Amino acid sequence: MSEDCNQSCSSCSDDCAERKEQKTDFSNKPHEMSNIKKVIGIVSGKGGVGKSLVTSMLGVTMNRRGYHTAILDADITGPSIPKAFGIREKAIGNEFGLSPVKTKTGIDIMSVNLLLENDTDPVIWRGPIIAGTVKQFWTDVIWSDVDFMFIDMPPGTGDVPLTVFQSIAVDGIIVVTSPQELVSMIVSKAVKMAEMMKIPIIGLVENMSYFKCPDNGKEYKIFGDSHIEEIAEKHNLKVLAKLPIDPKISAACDKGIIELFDGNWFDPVAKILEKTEERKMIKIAVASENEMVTEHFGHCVNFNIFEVKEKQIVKSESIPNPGHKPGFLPNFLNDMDVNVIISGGMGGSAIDIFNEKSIEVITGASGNAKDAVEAYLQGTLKSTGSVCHDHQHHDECGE
Ligand SMILES: Nc1ncnc2c1ncn2[C@@H]1O[C@H](COP(=O)(O)OP(=O)(O)OP(=O)(O)O)[C@@H](O)[C@H]1O
Repeated sequence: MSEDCNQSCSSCSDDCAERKEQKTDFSNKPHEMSNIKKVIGIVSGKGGVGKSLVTSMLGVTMNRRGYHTAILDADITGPSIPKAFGIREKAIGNEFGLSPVKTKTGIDIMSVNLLLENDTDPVIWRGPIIAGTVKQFWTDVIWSDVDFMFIDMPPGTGDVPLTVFQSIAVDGIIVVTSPQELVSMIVSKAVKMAEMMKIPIIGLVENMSYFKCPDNGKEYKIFGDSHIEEIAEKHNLKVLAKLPIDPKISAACDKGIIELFDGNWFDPVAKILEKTEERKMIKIAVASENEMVTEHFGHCVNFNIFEVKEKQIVKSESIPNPGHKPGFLPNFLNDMDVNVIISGGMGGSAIDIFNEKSIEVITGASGNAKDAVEAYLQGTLKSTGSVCHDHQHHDECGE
């Protein structure tokens, strides 16, 4: 069970043993030559809020982190994924099935626009045909060795997305909203739909959240103040990301170069997705004095780094503390892709930086570093939340 367990299985994506609600047993199996580890559906309450953009950027983010990523464009009547990636070629098939088209950086894509002779032809199909096409994208396309598949769902929470959810085994959904929508109602509808389908909601992404003026660096709320945090809290959901309105982003979509977007808005989402990936390797750093957990994070002698797969330590190494300047160590450990940090004490500022980066912090640990990691993996090492503000280090344990 996750430490943050709120007993609401419908809004949690952990596949823990205590799960009360079982996922729906989907009858459609993917193509027998497909191998897909995680499927994430991206939904929105209505069209035009940036669902396709968020799907594309999530795909790019996970691909950049070394995962083999795929995008299934289920937005049949408004397919915008191939354009954002600058794909002009058509998908080809053989006697076994259809193959997705690869983007320049290796993301596998399937979209109705890759099958239509003329991609400006409108698709004026009725709901059952649309849902049937999406089902075929699942059953007839060969998705080889995919770590993360993102599905750009048909807009809304009506019949079409519901039918799609019934035909594809989705592991979790991300809801995209924008501040000017009737966010509260839309999130409620998405939560209801997810509950009906027994699919966990991973969290909310607010698109067009603000505009950052390039001249003075100030953030302007073009669509008024956001209420996303309160709404998320009401439904026990996480706000995963807030994406600004950025002309560079829309230009990248229009030019077909979304793979070149510059920004780290989706890194916290990526970390959450990585945590839910069953065979994911996690990295735990223990602030140490040789083999023992140190009292003082910033002044530790070395970090014992443990790589863990399926709750087993598969690799360990010790790296010397590179030194501490304000803000340096949390960024250093983040760059090493550390997911959890264990220490005796830590300064409040370091804890804040780790929290911002979605790195779990365990303080109050002591004894042998490896034993502390084993205890963490058994779920018996709990953080005391101990913040270091005493002694000669002042807030330096912060780093
Ligand atoms: N944060 C943003 N900054 C700049 N442009 C954006 C942003 N979000 C979306 N856009 C632009 O708005 C347009 C609509 O976005 P997108 O196609 O992703 O919406 P959608 O929700 O998928 O729409 P539909 O449901 O109708 O397919 C696109 O041209 C996109 O480039």
